[in-house]
Amino acid sequence: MTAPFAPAPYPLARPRRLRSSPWVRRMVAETTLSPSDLIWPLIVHDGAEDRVPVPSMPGVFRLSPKAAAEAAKEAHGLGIPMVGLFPNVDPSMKDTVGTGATDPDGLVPECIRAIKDAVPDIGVMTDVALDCYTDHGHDGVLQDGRIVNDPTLERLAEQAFIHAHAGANVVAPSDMMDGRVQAIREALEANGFQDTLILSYAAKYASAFYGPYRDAVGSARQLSGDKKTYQMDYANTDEALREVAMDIAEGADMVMVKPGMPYLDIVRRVSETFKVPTLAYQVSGEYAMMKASIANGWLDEDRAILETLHGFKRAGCAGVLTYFAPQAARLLGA
Ligand SMILES: NCc1[nH]cc(CCC(=O)O)c1CC(=O)O
Ligand SMILES: [Mg+2]
Repeated sequence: MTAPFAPAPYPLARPRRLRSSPWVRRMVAETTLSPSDLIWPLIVHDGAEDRVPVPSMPGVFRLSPKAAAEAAKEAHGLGIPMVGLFPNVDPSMKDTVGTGATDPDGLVPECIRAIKDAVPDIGVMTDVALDCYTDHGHDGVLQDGRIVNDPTLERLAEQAFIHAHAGANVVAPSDMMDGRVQAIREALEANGFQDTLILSYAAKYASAFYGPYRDAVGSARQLSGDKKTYQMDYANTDEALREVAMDIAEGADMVMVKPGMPYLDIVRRVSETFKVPTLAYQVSGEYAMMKASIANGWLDEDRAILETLHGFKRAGCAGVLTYFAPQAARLLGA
């Protein structure tokens, strides 16, 4: 005997109908991923060789300015709109105030010029911070064991000006000093660079996932202590919204959340709250973690790359900085 309230023997609503073939899945997809969403971070160096492998980041190389220009050409051909520059300079060039950061003939200005000569139409972004140039590996000026905020601002403003002057389109302060967006914006305005974009690493967390990068740029050896007095505590979310609000008020055009995959909740809240282009950085440790699994045959490389990058779009990103950029662009049919 049937129960008085027996359910129908079939479901009336079947979400699986919308997944039943590739064409319908494609038609109803809520988000898309394309090469236009990708920014390729390039590690550059002042060494003699054109390409030196980074051991903790298989597939990533330290590039000479010439090789960086070739990489930018490749990126442009793949439809990648922008590359970022991250310098590894000879340790003998490093000092406590990061003098090398403001050398107009330094490695980064040289790379900017080489790229702009070779591929005028690609966006060039630079990292504004002192850590690659200081003998203590911190992003700011060190005095009596403390990273001092305001004296660092002048250094950063000068560094950003030098990058803009060399032809950078986007300057991206990654140091997390208070007030640096305003200091940079004022320096740019005062020197005729009102069209230079500022991409602020607004919500940058003190993270274990920067480890391989610090090997790549050669700041790991130097770094004394941690960066917790300036980078954010990963327990916090509301604080990220306050940081972003300040940077927008100070003149940032775009904001970044960093690291990426463990922080997509922050991306979601930032992009929904502020409606400004929100980028995220799939950082070196995320890359290394995936590459190690891939090398062991534990993850399917192509599928894992596209799935993680699509996750950034779903969370609300306008773009993603990723060492997988050229590979992903090829997978996307570029
Ligand atoms: N100015 C520092 C900077 N800019 C980009 C990264 C990390 C990028 C990565 O891990 O891929 C870092 C590291 C840090 O803050 O120690
Ligand atoms: Mg801030």
